[in-house]
Amino acid sequence: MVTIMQKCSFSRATCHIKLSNFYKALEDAKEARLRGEQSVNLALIGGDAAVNLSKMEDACSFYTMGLKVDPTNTSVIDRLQMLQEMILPDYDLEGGCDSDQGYSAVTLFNQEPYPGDDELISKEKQTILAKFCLEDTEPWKENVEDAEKQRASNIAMGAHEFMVDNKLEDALKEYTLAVKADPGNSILRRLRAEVLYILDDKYAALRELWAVPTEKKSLDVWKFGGQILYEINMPLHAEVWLKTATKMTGNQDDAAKVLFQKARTHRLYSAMSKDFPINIDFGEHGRSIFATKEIKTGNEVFTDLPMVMGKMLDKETYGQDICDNCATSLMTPRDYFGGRFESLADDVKSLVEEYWPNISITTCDKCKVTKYCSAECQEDAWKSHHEVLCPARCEAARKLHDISENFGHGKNEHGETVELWDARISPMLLARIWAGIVTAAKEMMKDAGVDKPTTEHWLKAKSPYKRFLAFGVDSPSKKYKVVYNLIRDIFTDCGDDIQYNITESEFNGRFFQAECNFHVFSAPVTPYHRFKDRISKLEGDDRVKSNLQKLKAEPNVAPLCGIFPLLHCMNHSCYQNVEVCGADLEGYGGVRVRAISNFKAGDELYVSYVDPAIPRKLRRAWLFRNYNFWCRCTRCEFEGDGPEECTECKKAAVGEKFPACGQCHRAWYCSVSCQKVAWKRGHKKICQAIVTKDKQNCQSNGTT
Ligand SMILES: C[S@@+](CC[C@H](N)C(=O)[O-])C[C@H]1O[C@@H](n2cnc3c(N)ncnc32)[C@H](O)[C@@H]1O
Repeated sequence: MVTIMQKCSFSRATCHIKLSNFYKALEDAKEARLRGEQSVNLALIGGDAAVNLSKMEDACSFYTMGLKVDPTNTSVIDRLQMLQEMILPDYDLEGGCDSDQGYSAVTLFNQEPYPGDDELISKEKQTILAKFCLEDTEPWKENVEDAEKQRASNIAMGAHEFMVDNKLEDALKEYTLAVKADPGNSILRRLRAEVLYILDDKYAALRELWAVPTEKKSLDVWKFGGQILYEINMPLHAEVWLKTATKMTGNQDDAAKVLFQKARTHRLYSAMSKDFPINIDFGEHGRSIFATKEIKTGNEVFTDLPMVMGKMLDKETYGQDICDNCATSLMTPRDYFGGRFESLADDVKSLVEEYWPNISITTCDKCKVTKYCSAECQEDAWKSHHEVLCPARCEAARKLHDISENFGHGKNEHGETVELWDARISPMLLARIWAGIVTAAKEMMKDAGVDKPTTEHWLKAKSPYKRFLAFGVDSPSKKYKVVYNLIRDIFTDCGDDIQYNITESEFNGRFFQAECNFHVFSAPVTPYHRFKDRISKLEGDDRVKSNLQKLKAEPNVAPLCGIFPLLHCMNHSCYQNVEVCGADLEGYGGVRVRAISNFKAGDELYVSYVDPAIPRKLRRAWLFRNYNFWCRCTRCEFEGDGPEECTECKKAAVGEKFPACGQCHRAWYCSVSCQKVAWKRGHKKICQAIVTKDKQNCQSNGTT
C-alpha cells in the first residue's frame, strides 16, 4: 500500500511540474521523500521544482539524493553542475550576507496556542459537527479478513490507474469500493479523500480523514486534513491538525509549518482586513499584505489606527502638542508663529485670532501636564493608559515622562545629566504597551468579580501583542538601564493593589517588537490647515488675500510613532509600491495607505523601511542590522554597490573602474552588452523611478 501512496505523490508531482506548478510539485516531491522514496526521477522532479522557485538549498538536497542513488547518472551530474554555476555568483553577489543563507521566514514563528483557544476550538468543533455531517461515510472498522484487505488493495490499484488516466469519477467509484471492503485502512481513506478533493468536494474529503481514529492518523492524514480545514475556513482545527503534523516530523516539515501559519494568519487578520481590498497571508517573508483586486495608482488601499502610539524623539518638532489620546494636533497660533506672533501686524493678528480654530485643550487634572483635545479624550486616555502612566501618580512615571520630554536625557545613578535613551521612538510608547496590558487585565478581573487578575486574564491581556515579530541584537535592558528600571518600577504598583513584574527579557522583547514594527505618522490636518482653509474661502477681501501671502510656510508637523494592527504586516521593498500618509480617521490620528503603482489581484504591497535614496550597500546593511534580512527587491537586484563590479555580470574591475549608468548613476557595467541585458531585465524600471524621484527631490529642495 505504501507503494501506492508513493506513486500518488510522485505522479502528482510529475503532473505539477508539467503544469509549471512548482510549489505543489516541490511539496509532493518532499512528501514522497519523507515517506522514504529515494530515486533519480524524484531527485530530478524535486530539484527542478526547487530551482524554479529559487530554493537552492532544496534543489541541492534533491540532486544530492539523486547522486547517492546513482552516482553515474549524467542528468543528476549536469543539474548539480548547473546549480553550482547558479549559486556561486549569487554568493559572491551577497558578499557579507552569509548568515542569511537558508533564510526561512517560517522559523521566526511558533505554534504556541493563544489564550482562550481551547474554548474557540470546541466552538469550532460544534460548527464542524453540525455542518459537515461527519458520520456520513463508511464507519471505521478494523477487524477485516486478510482476503478482504487484499481485495481492497487490488481495487485500489485499479483506482490508481484511473487516476493516472485522469478518470477521476471512475477512480472515486473504485476507491469507494476499496474503502467499503477495508474500512479500517487509513491509506485508502486518504486516497479516497484525495480524489474527492480534486473533484472539489472538500467536505466529503474531510469526512474521510475525520473518520480515521486519532491514533491511526498518519502524517499525511494530519497534513492533508489540516490543509482542507484551512481551505474550508476552520482555522483553529487546521492549526491543531498541522501542529500535530509538524510534531510528527520533529519540526522538519516546512510545508506543514507554512500551512499552519497561513491558517493562523487567516484567523488573526481576516476580520480586520475584510473591509479593504487586501488579504493578509503568510508568504515567503512571513505575514504579508496582498491586493485582492485591481487597484489603480493614487487610490486608497486601507486605513489603520494605532494600537499604541507615542512621539518620535525629534527635536525639531517635539515642542508641538498633540492630544495624548487621539493624536489630533493642538497647534496654537503661538506654536505656528513662534516668537513672531506678538510682533505680527495688527490686521494679521486679528485675522488669526478670528479664524484660528478654537480647540478646547484640556489638561490632566492630576499631573497638569498631559494635554487632550476634549474631555472625552481625557477620560478615554485615563482608562486606557494614563491612570498608570500619569506623571503625578509616582516618581518613576514622572521621571519617565521627563526623559521623554528631554529627548532621552535625564539623570543617571550618579546624578549626572546624560543621554539615557537614544532610540527614535519615545519610551512612552513602550510603557503604553504594558499600560494596555494592565488595563485589559484589570477590566477582565472586574468583569469576573475577583480582586486580582487570574493567569488567564494576564495571558488574554497580553495576547494582542503576541503577533508582533521581535528582532534585535543587543540588550536594551542593559543599554537603557535607567529607563528599564523606571518602567519596571511604574508597573510594580499598577494601582488596585496589582503588580506586574517586567523582567529584563520581557523588556527586551517588547523593545524589539516596537523597533521592528513601528511606523511613523502624523496628523495631516492641523489647526493651521483648518485656519488656512477658512480664510481661503473669504473671497474678495483684499486684506485677507494680501495677508495670506505672509502665511505661506507649512508648519512642521510633529511625527508620531505607532504600532498598527494591519500595517505591521507590510513587508519592505526599496522599490515600494504604496505610501503611508497620516490620516484623520473619524477624529483619531491614523494612517491611510495609498497605491503608488497599479496593482492586480495577488500583488504584494510593499513599503520601504529605509530611505531608498541611500546607497544600496548601506540600505541593505541597515535592514539586516535592524530587521534581520538582506533585501533582494527589484531595486537591490538592478542597482550596484560601486564601479568595482559589473552590476549585471558581477565581473570585478581590474585597473580602470566600470562606468555608471548615465541616467541614475546607481549601476555600473563592464560592457554595453551587459548594460543592454540589465536594461531589458529590469534596470529600466528602477532607473526611471530613481531619476523621477531625484527630480522631485531637486524641485522640493529648490536645486536643479
Ligand atoms: C514589520 S515586520 C513585517 C511583517 C512580517 N512579515 C510579519 O510576519 O510580522 C518586519 C519583518 O518582516 C520580515 N521582512 C519584511 N520585509 C522583508 C523582505 N523584503 N525580505 C525578507 N524579510 C522581510 C523581516 O523578518 C522583518 O523583520
